[in-house]
Amino acid sequence: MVVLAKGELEQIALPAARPPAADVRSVDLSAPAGPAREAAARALVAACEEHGFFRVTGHGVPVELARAAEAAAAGFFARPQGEKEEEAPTLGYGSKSIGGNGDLGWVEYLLLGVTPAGAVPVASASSSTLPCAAVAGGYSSSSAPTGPLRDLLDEYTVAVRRMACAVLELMAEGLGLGAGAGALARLVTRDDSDCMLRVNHYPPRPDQLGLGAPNLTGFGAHTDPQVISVLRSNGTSGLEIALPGAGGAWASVPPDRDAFFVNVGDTLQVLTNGRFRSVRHRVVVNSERSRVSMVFFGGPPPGERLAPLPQLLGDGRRSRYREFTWTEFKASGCRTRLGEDRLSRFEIASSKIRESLADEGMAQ
Ligand SMILES: C=C1C[C@]23C[C@@]1(O)CC[C@H]2[C@@]12CC[C@H](O)[C@@](C)(C(=O)O1)[C@H]2[C@@H]3C(=O)O
Ligand SMILES: O=C(O)CCC(=O)C(=O)O
Ligand SMILES: [Fe+2]
Repeated sequence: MVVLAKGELEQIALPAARPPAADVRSVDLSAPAGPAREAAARALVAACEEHGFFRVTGHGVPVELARAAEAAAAGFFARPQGEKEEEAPTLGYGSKSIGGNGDLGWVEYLLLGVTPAGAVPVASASSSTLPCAAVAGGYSSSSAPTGPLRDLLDEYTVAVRRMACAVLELMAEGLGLGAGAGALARLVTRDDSDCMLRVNHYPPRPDQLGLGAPNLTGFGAHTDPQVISVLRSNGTSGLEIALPGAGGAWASVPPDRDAFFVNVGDTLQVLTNGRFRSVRHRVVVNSERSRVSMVFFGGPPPGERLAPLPQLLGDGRRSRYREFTWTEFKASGCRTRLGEDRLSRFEIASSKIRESLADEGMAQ
């Protein structure tokens, strides 16, 4: 990967302190119907309420498939920089720059839209704004990458999307959604659902930094905008989650090559009227080993109207969020820096306050 300029290093340097290990709950997706499945559904709901994050075992995704896709991606990242950059339009290759608003990390990645035809790049050639370009441009299958890497990523995506649906079905059971139980999974399985696959490669901290150098941000603190994200890694540490409570102290996620990790996204926080927590997370670069992660983002169709599910409004029957479409949320999110709170402008309380400030001529 390209070396860091001094200003870039200053932006991504982190204090050397290592956080404690997170107590991550596990959910067994293969629990048989009956008391074991009910217990798994309860554990899932508790994890989404507490951390917005959990580990999935019994997931049904063949380990060999995940490892083969990961090895093919690692092979791609090992290629010369020029060759990788040539693949920006076909594989959504990007390095160091995350999104289009100046965020940097010690990371290179592939970012692909998921369509019924498989994983395809987004119409725009600009890799740093790929998911945001999808708002305007849609996905292009004409420049779809071909070859073994693309085939493995496609196969992997199909398996992980199936697993994401199984997670959402178990979640719906745990939430007692009854007749509406299929609604959550349907959001990410329609032909036009806005799902993505991201493969991240975090090389070890570069030698140029020398001994006693600061830690480096691989992927800065953020929440994922979608419904859920399903992540696996090659077993190298680095992922950290913010713990609930004031201050949001960081805790590191013990790596597990054979399990998957699920993040509650902003959209699921809205659908549950804030009962589930969209987890803030980040990646800190490991100083010795490369980390490779593959993340499936399950997002809704563009025109989907998003608001708390009526069954989850709670006793007051008051929604904490105004209704919006996924297109609207994504367009607004694409204008934000990575670490910003993208939901605040959709919260009813804060927009009411803004309205009254505006009425009084005090708005900024
Ligand atoms: C700074 C940004 C990068 C991001 C789009 C955004 O404007 C804000 C959300 C970011 C994020 C985080 C989760 C996923 O990695 C991602 C693909 C997504 O959907 O939202 C990224 C976006 C990106 O890398 O472009
Ligand atoms: O690479 C990881 O482990 C996490 C990456 C991430 O949070 C993201 O791609 O949104
Ligand atoms: Fe993320």
